[in-house]
Amino acid sequence: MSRRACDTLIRADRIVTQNDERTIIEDGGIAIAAGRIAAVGPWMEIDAAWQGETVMNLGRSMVLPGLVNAHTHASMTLMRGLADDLPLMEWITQHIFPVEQKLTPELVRLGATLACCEMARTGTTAFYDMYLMEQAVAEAADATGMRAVVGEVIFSFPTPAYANLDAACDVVRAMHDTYRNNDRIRTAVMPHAVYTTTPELLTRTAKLAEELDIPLHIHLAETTTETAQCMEKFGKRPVAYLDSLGLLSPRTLAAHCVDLTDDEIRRLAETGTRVAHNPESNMKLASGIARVRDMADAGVVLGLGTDGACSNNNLDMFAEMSTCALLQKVATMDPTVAPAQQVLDMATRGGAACLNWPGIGSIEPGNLADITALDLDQPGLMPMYNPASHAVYAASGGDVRMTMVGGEVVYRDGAFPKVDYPALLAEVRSAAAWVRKQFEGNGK
Ligand SMILES: CSC[C@H]1O[C@@H](n2cnc3c(O)ncnc32)[C@H](O)[C@@H]1O
Ligand SMILES: [Zn+2]
Repeated sequence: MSRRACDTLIRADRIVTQNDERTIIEDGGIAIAAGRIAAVGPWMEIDAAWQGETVMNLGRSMVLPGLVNAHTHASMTLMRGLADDLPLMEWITQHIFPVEQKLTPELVRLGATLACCEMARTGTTAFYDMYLMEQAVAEAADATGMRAVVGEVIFSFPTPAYANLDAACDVVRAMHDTYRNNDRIRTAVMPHAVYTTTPELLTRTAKLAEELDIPLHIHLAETTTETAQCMEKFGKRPVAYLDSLGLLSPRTLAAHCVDLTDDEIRRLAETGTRVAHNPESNMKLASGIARVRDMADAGVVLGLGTDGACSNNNLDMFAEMSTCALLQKVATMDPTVAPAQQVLDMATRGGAACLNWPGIGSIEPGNLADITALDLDQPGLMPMYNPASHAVYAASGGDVRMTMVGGEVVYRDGAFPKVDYPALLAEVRSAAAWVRKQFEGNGK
């Protein structure tokens, strides 16, 4: 029988497909053609049916769908480790915002490029990003080969990217135009939060998202302080306030969602609003613990995100999965809560739903070839009985040996084929001196 041609054949000891049946294949193979998964199955069958231009034998590796970081601010890598150990409102208003007002597109691009390397290095293939001068983030994601949903953050005050709301909407439209035919970069509308916007701004952004038929992303119910401010200013709690302005829908991804009542959880589920859970950021800023079990039980679509590297302080989704599972157990004093498979689902299939991006989050024929591989010969991954447990509790991003987006390798065995990594490091080192000076200027 003649074999069908494909671009790449991958062989690995274990393939965790994350398909509907959560099939795990031993000594498996994946055939990749034109950036998509053409076939997946036992290596004997794949090898018999497919002829790969390149054959990547990953040996004792566990292949997984690329992880999806459902909420981040990539460029904040440049501020990693500055302004630690503060509560959200003080951290953001007194330390972060003043420095962000002085950022340039070059710095935003540099921080995002570093973030893309960190994400590729730690098994993430797609991320949902909100920042200022986001065009530069889009360019970084495009150049490094990553998949991203990007959006210019919209505040009710001017930023280096726009002077007012009309101009902010123009920035969103222009980015949407630039990337409308891009396979890996999509755009979304991103009002920052209820405490940095106005009702008019939120209504306008919801209309813009509908008009352009793109998603909307916002920080929501992150702290009890946010709730108190929202009550005082608008007479409603954050979820009811967004609901009254028409912002709750399957188009919307809400980050954090920590301070929620039972009714609010029901409302998020009813409206199909997706939630990006950010446990490490919530812990570091002492924002609280999101009610993951209750949200999942109510049917809320859940993804997992790191938030920015300044409130985490890394972009490692393997670490985030572990934290998510452990935090839920201690919060509920129930070790059965947030089991490994559910948490792995959040970081893969759930993330795909949060990004509104069908075709990622599982390894199945027809899906995009977004794949990562853990090195099972690492001492911390020996022996292996349960792959989902390994991915969530035992692995760290440092165990990743290969990451691929749309069939293209973005990280393999210490190398970033699409990045001049030594040059990037040199640039980051010199930018760090400027960043440190800005923070010193803010009394930190
Ligand atoms: C300018 S883009 C996004 C905006 O959000 C800020 N940010 C980072 N982490 C958080 C968080 O946990 N809650 C609210 N806002 C956050 C970031 O510094 C940017 O200003
Ligand atoms: Zn955030």
